[in-house]
Amino acid sequence: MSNAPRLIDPFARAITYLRVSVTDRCDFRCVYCMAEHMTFLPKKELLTLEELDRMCSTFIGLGVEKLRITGGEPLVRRGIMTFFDAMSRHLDSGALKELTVTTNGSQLDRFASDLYAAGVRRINVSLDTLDAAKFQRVTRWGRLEQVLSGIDAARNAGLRVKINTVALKGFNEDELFALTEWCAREDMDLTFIEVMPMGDLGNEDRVGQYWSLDDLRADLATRYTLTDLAERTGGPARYVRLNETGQKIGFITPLTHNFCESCNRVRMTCTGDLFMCLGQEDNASLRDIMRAHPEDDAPLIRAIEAAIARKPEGHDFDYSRQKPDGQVSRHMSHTGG
Ligand SMILES: Nc1nc2c(ncn2[C@@H]2O[C@H](COP(=O)(O)OP(=O)(O)OP(=O)(O)O)[C@@H](O)[C@H]2O)c(=O)[nH]1
Ligand SMILES: C[S@@+](CC[C@H](N)C(=O)[O-])C[C@H]1O[C@@H](n2cnc3c(N)ncnc32)[C@H](O)[C@@H]1O
Ligand code: SF4
Ligand code: SF4
Repeated sequence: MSNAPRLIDPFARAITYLRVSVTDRCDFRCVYCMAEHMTFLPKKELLTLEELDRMCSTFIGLGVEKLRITGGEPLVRRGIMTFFDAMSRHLDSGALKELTVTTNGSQLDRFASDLYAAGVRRINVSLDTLDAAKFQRVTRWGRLEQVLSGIDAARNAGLRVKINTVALKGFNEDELFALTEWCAREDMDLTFIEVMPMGDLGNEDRVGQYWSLDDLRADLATRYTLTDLAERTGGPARYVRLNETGQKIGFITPLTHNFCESCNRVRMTCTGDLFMCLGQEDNASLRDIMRAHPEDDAPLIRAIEAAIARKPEGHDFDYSRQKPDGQVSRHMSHTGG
């Protein structure tokens, strides 16, 4: 049984998609996402697994149909499979249509079968290069081999894998066709993401590393015939089919083609802060309200509804100046992308 959406924002958009960051920690330090030396939150600040369950279940009761678990790296949170198992009851009841995860892939060898058993069917794995040395450079602490092995484990467990690649000028421009051909061969969807100006990363050159997906698309069109597809997955990606290989390529273009008019999502951090927009700072703290009313969800529901009533129309990212305006000071790992 599915719930009618009860969360409607001021622009008449129904909020049916919740992205939950279950930890701010990560075993990688991707250069566009984190500084090398990060200070992470003390454990007592985090929602417990039971609190995450209560929070997500409340959103599902309010019409959320899609739950994406992210982080930091979601699969490094201790005991996280207990939470996935708990969420599977909402899949069984039909209230939740999709339970999914965005991961760097490092822990999939260990967890792929458990994810499948909990009802996860599609996962997104972030991978920016197929070159081991470059992989280490961009993730600082990651090993390509471990991620490729994790992807194999996921596919063997029956999970459909989509690869997410952040388009980085001067870094993976030369691998456009290698990545595309690898995904075609392995029958995996591929989505490119424009790098967004989030978090203070010291000397990272935001403007210099920005590779517009309009340019990337033009490069793809030198080798393939592209057909625009109308389909949507409930996420922000727009898709094309490459006629020669039949594969689907997604583009997430918050900068060049804003997709905010059809936004259906909000994000919750591991401390229970609800961000109404990835590209804005406004948030509502739900944790303390929930903790103050252990037996009664009504105050939490009122707080969620009040937060949705202030959801903005869109973000203010802008690369057209040397220092991007709309720079959001929190790191991407805080809200999980
Ligand atoms: N600006 C903006 N970027 C987003 C939004 N949602 C996702 N992204 C970006 O897209 C990246 C990939 O998102 P994923 O977690 O893989 O999810 P997705 O591609 O939306 O996947 P589906 O839900 O399956 O379509 C995120 O890390 C963000 O960088 C959004 O609402 N606004
Ligand atoms: C923050 S990570 C969290 C989940 C997991 N650790 C992973 O890497 O998939 C989610 C996504 O955000 C993307 N991301 C991180 N920083 C970004 C930035 N500044 N601009 C665009 N995408 C970014 C990553 O590439 C990844 O696909
Ligand atoms: S993008 Fe994902 S894997 Fe990379 S540092 Fe951020 S949270 Fe970790
Ligand atoms: S930038 Fe904000 S309004 Fe636009 S799609 Fe993302 S979350 Fe929605």
